[in-house]
Amino acid sequence: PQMTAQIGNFTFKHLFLNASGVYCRTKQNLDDLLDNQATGGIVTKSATLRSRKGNPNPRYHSILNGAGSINSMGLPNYGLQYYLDYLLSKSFDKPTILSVAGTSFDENIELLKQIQDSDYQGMTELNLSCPNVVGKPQIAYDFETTNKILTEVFKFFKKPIGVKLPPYFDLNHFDQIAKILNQFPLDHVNSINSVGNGLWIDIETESVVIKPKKGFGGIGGKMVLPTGLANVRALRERLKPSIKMIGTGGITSGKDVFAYLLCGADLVSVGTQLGIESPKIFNRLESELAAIMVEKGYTSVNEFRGKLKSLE
Ligand SMILES: C=Cc1c(C(=O)O)[nH]c(=O)[nH]c1=O
Repeated sequence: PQMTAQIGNFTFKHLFLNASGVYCRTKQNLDDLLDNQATGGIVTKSATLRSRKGNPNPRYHSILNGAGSINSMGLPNYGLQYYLDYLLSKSFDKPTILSVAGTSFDENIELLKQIQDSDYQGMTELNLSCPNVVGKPQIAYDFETTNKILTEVFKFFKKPIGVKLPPYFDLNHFDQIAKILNQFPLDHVNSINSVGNGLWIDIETESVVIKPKKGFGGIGGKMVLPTGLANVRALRERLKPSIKMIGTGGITSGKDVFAYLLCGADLVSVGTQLGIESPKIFNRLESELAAIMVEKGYTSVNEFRGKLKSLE
């Protein structure tokens, strides 16, 4: 069955990406992703202008035998130039997405100016949803600032760009963010980022399990699947068709991928479970999705993408 997608001028021959931040901080990670046959494209760890060590360890913890994860990495990355060097070091047979996350308005603008002025011709993703930079709010929960940043960006940025959003939980917030995003020539929206500022407790030690932020961190994995599905569905219904959707959050099986496609996702990205299973998870997800499609008599994802039924 045909399981491909198109974002702007980029054709994805497979539907699976890594979620930014997972399995993508080093050039080796990115090569490992590329080498996997079922990988549709690669996404870099969100880059800042200069390399960052990130928050102190322990800053990641698996929850309930892998049913979830909590992280407060603190944006550790090797800096924009490292990822630009990698992306300009060779030609790629799959689309690449360079993720950036400035810790200030000015840094976001400077990051994108450097990408605009570089020879990089791939896709860019502006991460507006990092929950773990101590003292910094998640930008995309501030609608006015989001509007201001995107207005400034599109004055000079002419290359393909999308945004990574945090989960929203209020229908009015879906209306508000969609109204803002629809004003801009965005190639894609990637939803969701981790569910910010969860807390996990070890009953034995009567303690939190990660060091930064007194144990508060972004939640990922299977337990955020209902939130991810809702955000993709709500945004798909509200965003103009030219803005494509990458569905992220809690994917562990072909059924989850099928559900995201029903909600309107063009592509999907996998975080927590990729960290557990490594890139070979994409082969498993692809064969599970293919089996579901065959069983249902679908020959292409286009036959059911976005066609989730309501009960009315
Ligand atoms: C870019 C920082 C992020 C981080 C982080 O580096 O702490 N963790 C997340 O779950 N999402 C992010 O967007």
